[in-house]
Amino acid sequence: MGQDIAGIILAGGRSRRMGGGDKSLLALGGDSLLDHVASRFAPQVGPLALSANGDPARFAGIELPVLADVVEGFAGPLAGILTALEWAAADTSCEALATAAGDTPFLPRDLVERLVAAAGARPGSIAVACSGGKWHPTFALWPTEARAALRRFLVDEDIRRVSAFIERHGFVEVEFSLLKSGEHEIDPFFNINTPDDLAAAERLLQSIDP
Ligand SMILES: Nc1nc2c(ncn2[C@@H]2O[C@H](COP(=O)(O)OP(=O)(O)OP(=O)(O)O)[C@@H](O)[C@H]2O)c(=O)[nH]1
Repeated sequence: MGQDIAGIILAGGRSRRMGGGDKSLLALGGDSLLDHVASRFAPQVGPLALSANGDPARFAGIELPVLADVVEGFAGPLAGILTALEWAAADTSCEALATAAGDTPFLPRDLVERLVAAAGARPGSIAVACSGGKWHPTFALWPTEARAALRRFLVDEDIRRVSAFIERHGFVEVEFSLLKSGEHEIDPFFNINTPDDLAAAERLLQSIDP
């Protein structure tokens, strides 16, 4: 599925709320967070890479190409997205890139399929995932032709907000349902920012296979 769509897992942040380091390498249920994300996301795309700053050796156990941000200084997820769009255009034959954050272990298994369908109805636009009426701008489908405009936005204008670029470019929203777990509802875009979030994800993992 999605062989003509390139994919990137964003794992280049500083994880300050987690106390630093690489939160995507933290263990969840015996595997790394990144393993959880990759096992859901990899089957949905063709060429897949990991977006990460710093020494790629720490991801040596992960069999993915590691792309260092083309913009220095931890410019945020938009820097990873720009890097990945330039990689997709230069090194793959894909005309679109799907993005996923490496701290979101329960991401939808039909994420890319639904983003592609929505983008098809509005060619050239960015398809962005939502749940519960809230945007998840790091979960989106981006046309590679947006890369020049994104470079100008991030480098020349120095604007870092992902949602600001999506709004400027033009977008279509794709709403994803909350997952049921007994009496509870779980957001498939629940992401791990703090040690408490990680503990909550451990509990969710015991109770559901969302
Ligand atoms: N490539 C790249 N990815 C980033 C960067 N900053 C954040 N990300 C990724 O974007 C996603 C959302 O990041 P956040 O959780 O908001 O930021 P974070 O730096 O990881 O964590 P905090 O420092 O606690 O805010 C995560 O998957 C991060 O790894 C960056 O500068 N470059």
